[in-house]
Amino acid sequence: MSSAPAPLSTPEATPASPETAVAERSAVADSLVAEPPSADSRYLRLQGLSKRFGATSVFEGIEADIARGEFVTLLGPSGCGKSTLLRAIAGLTAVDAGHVEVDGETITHLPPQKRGIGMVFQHYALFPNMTVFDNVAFGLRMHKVPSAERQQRVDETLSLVELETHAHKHPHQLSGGQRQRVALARSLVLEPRILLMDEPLSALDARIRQHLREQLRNIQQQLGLTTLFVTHDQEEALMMSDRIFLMGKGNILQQGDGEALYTRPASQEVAGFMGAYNCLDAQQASSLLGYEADAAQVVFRPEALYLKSTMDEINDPTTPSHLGPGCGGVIVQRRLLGNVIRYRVECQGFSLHVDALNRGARYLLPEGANVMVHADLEEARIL
Ligand SMILES: Nc1ncnc2c1ncn2[C@@H]1O[C@H](COP(=O)(O)OP(=O)(O)OP(=O)(O)O)[C@@H](O)[C@H]1O
Repeated sequence: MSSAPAPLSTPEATPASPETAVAERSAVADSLVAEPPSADSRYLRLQGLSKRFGATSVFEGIEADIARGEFVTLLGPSGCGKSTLLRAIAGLTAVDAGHVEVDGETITHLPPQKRGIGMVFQHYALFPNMTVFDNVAFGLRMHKVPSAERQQRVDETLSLVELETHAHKHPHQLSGGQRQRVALARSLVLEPRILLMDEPLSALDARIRQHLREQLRNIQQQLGLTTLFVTHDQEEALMMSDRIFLMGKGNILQQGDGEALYTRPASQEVAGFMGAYNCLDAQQASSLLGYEADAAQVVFRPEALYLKSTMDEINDPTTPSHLGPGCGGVIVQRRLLGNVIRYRVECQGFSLHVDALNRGARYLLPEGANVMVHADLEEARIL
């Protein structure tokens, strides 16, 4: 586990300079330390998990605790080992070292069906020749649950995923989102201790995906179900999770809630994945900060930069008051991202992405315009 790096200096009672303001903000944020661990805060424990395929290490020494009822997302680029980690927890892939513990019990040696873990995959492998009801009831049958109880549990679970009126249908008569909810119901009906979900929404179109995100999160909260969810979609992770584990190649780069990961990335690697951070070296950043930071990197979110045109008006009515001195540049690209306009500004020796709210045509700046770029000093992050 990595945490956000220490600030440049310890803030005193009366910070004055922009430098101390930036450092102080980091320090306050970093001082929000975790509560002492309880059994519930360590409901699912990953201890030193390592996995290799032949000579290739997929992950090494993964350490993490997940609280009872928590929704944690494993976020990271393709191939970083998210699915393999999930499969290792489920017992579908053997680990080379380390342990998985659930509620104080080591389960590493148990086969998948004895772990009390449910898993939902991107591609819902439903039985095509069975009705929705029978698909959901299948696991209960295997566990020899008596018919009356089976009926009741399937009815309740179908109602939870809002499919009670579709119980008699076959999978081919359902939409993708409905099929994924059957797959979810099939896991939930077995009352797992932990639910693992591997990109369950990736195959769905954007509108259904959005709706299902909310529905999934509601169900998880309603059941208080400890859930580990895999995605490579940053927005999905930010919207759904109590905490996010950002994975790089083979390890967890940073753990924290969405706010922490998004606004306080612990490294350039995290900043590179979260949002569209501008990563500058200390010398490049000095014109924005007004001083040369004693740090390898200073990162700025595009929405924490503000454009001032040659007409000497800040081009955003919500501009904060803590702006740095600014550096001059030329707008070389303007992209409409819906409610946001993303500008690319070429400065001397580096370029910056600047996001401005799309408030209307009169606030737009044209490509080719000479501008000053100012940073909100409170939002600069020194790494
Ligand atoms: N059965 C296997 N045999 C050999 N290598 C494997 C196997 N399964 C996965 N890998 C490799 O392990 C690495 C991690 O794969 P994994 O599927 O866990 O990544 P991921 O983060 O889930 O990626 P994606 O987001 O694309 O699904 C990849 O380099 C992959 O090629």
